[in-house]
Amino acid sequence: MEDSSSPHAIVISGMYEDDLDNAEDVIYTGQGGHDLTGNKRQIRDQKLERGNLALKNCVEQCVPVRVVRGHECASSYCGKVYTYDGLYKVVQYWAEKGLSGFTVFKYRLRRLEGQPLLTTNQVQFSYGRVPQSVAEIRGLVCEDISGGQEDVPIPATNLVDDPPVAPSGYTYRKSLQIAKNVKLPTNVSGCNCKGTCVDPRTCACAKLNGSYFPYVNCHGGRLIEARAVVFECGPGCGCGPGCVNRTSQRGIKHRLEVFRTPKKGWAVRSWDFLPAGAPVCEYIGVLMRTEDTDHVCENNYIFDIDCLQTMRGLDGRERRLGDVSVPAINNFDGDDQKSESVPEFCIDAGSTGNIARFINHSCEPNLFVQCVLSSHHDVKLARVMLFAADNIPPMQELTYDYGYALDSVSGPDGKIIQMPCYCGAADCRKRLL
Ligand SMILES: C[S@@+](CC[C@H](N)C(=O)[O-])C[C@H]1O[C@@H](n2cnc3c(N)ncnc32)[C@H](O)[C@@H]1O
Repeated sequence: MEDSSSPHAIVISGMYEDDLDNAEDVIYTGQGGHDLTGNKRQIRDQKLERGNLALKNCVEQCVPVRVVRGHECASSYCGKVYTYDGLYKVVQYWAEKGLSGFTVFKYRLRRLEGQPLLTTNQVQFSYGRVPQSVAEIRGLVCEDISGGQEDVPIPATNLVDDPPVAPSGYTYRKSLQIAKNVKLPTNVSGCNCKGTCVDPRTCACAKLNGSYFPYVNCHGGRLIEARAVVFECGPGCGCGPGCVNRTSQRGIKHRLEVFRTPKKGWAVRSWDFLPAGAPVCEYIGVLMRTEDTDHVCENNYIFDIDCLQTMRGLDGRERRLGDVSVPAINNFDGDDQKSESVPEFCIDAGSTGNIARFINHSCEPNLFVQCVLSSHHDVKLARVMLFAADNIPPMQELTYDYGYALDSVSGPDGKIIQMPCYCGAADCRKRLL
């Protein structure tokens, strides 16, 4: 047993030679007399005081204790990762001579019924699987699909096909290509701040966000909450590139990998832990008029720029739409009916695009789409950013909700196209289209 500061919480982490941990039933050794710095063995008798006395009182007063388990984890800074495993009743206690011949207090703990299933023996760590160098990458088919364009190389792996193939049929591009018949609005004048914007009451861009900055300046910037649209500082602003209100403009900063899946084609995961709100990437391709994409039914890489739709498709976010302050700006009126119509512009990543084109759909996604405006304020031409919706452990597939309306796409023969969804989520709606 490790020392516990609270009498009602104990930590089991295999440090005491006399412990016996059978998950639901535990024989737990009291504290004290343990060689913490040396060979971790019992070197003195324990006394019925402090935590030991508290646990005895738990038996007599029928007070359950919280049990936390420590799991060995080489990549954790302390060598352990801890899980909370629920409430246990302290059924019995006694004193006996332990394995090293010293008196130890023993407590029999039994997990209380009616709690969520105990999954402690299924704990596993993905950190160990993260390759530390190119040489360690299994199934490597391309060292960097961006060909050096991104700050961080993006390897592609394929452990599915035989022979393994690399992603092909497109050209990697890290910034939007604008179709000839699309004219971007002129740049807005922006804020007058210098260096980095700090005062949301005076920064003109922060004012558009309701007089606050949408990002916090931590780990390279994190979005505080999803909004209908985020106003960032842009080319017309007085602040510099380090301004927190330019967080989505810094390109890919995490170690991402494109990997082959058995049923969904290519997919994307991160070798780095992604904290909730971290920017992952922008959706890059050709910015074009939707009416020019008549080949839509064969093109799986088209992203319609529709800020309201991106809000609606995401778990629970539509409910927050009412709370989102949307300033009066060009072409944005929050009108439901208007957003039902086909958006005027889209991003086609079919023939040219960045890593976003490989990110799959999930009915329980860990990323969300955020429309961002920086150089102009026309929401129909907003930039499309993907942010982490949760704290995402390394090596977990990154996904967002495509938000497709079922039965909305028909093929050249007029027949509705249906596509199965293989996201594997518990509440999967089973169809992508
Ligand atoms: C934008 S692409 C994503 C990358 C794609 N997997 C690839 O190999 O290039 C969209 C296409 O991926 C596939 N896809 C994405 N999410 C899927 C899912 N949850 N279930 C089945 N297929 C999926 C579908 O073929 C879809 O049309």
